[in-house]
Amino acid sequence: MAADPQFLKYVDEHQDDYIKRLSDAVAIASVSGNLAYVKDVEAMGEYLVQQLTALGATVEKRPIGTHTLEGKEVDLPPVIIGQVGNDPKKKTLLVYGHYDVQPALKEDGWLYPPFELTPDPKGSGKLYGRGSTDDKGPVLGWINVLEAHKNLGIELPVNLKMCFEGMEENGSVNLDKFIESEKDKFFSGVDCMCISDNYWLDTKTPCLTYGLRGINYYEIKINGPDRDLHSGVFGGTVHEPMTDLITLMSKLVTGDGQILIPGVKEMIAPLTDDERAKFEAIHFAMKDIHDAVGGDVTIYNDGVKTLMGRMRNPSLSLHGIEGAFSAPGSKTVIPCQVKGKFSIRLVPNLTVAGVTEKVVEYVKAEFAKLGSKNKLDVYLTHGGEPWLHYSYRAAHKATEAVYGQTPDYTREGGSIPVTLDFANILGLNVLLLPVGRGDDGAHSTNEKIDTSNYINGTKLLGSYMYELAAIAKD
Ligand SMILES: C[C@H](N)C(=O)N[C@@H](Cc1c[nH]cn1)C(=O)O
Ligand SMILES: [Zn+2]
Ligand SMILES: [Zn+2]
Repeated sequence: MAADPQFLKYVDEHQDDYIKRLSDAVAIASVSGNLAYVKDVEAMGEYLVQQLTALGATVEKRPIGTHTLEGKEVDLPPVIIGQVGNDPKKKTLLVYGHYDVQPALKEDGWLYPPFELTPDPKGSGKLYGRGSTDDKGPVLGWINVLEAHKNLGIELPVNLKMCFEGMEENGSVNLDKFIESEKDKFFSGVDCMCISDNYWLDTKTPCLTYGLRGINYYEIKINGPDRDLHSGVFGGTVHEPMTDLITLMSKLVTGDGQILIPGVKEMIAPLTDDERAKFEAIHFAMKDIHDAVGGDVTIYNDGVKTLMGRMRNPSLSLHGIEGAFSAPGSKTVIPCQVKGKFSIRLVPNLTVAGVTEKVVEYVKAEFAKLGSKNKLDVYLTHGGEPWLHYSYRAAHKATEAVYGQTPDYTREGGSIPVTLDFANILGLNVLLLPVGRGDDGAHSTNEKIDTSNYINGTKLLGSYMYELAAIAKD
């Protein structure tokens, strides 16, 4: 069933209102996992409550416990749940999104202030701002859909349940417990689920995503002297935590991306012919990735190898060092405690526990070889398993209707670990329906969403509801 034409027309006619809504949301700096932004994350949750309430949804803000941030116990951002419609004759669709964002500072290299949605002055339609594509634009896409239906006086073709969290960028702490506890309450009666929290592969081909890599995030902590030291006075006399840490971090991965932790590569599920064929069918040119990263810095020159590097192989990235001197200038200090941060993207059959066992064993063994008198701790901060699924009739039709194109079927290199919690705990068929493009720069400087993706994305989400309502239940 095609979407109601009035709905599609309404979306076209209200683009400016929708952009204003995105601008208001981007202005709330809802950076999770950082004490300085706790209030902003809370404000963003409240913004969603107000928007949904005004549109007639039944909304609740649910507390999900506390966590420790920079040594202080604070409330976790609440989960916002909402519902529109409760007609037993209709299917019930659950949508999930997150209202927190990654950190962003103008001085990181942003062209414009990251928390002010800024249209490209050259008129390309790009809307720059942190969270524009990850994940405020897609979340607001659903609110736009609701607003259009309410103002047109059209009933939704499905019952809609919504679940928005504020901790996705920091491990979705306690969301699994919340899903479990609400399994037979808020989440009961859900037929299927849609998550729009990833991206097309290129800039022109819509896609449906049938797989996600998981993620294990680790810290290596080295404790040495009990205070920072003058490197002139103490250099050459003590085991330096940074030296130990850099040595250990250099032993995790090679420059061409080979993971050096024994036993990890061996866990990868063997590649089948069918799987290879799916990668070969994807519309992808090396130029797409060169444009998305801003240069030819790819490990492979081959498209299929590059796709597999992103989607079906594990990768290990070094993210940063806490406690190390990183400001401009030439401070001559020996930091007393440093924490190295890295993550491993997981693919079938790498598990959170299996990989962690190998990582911890290896890092401890390498540290022992250093003969250092410093103290080592290596631990997982959060983990999420990989996921694969393939059954998307309604979204396929909706994509063809909105974009006039057959979607690619992709796997996402990024991770949305709660996908598995929803799929496993609730036994749901989960669809990943990206809204933004491959060059949106999520997590990066100058994150953006194209106006056409935001507006067509709103149409896509709405059209998906109509197609879903029309297909027979599985
Ligand atoms: C794909 C999704 N939009 C996303 O960005 N997920 C994050 C999840 C995460 C896990 N730890 C920190 N963030 C990602 O893939 O990095
Ligand atoms: Zn996201
Ligand atoms: Zn993200």
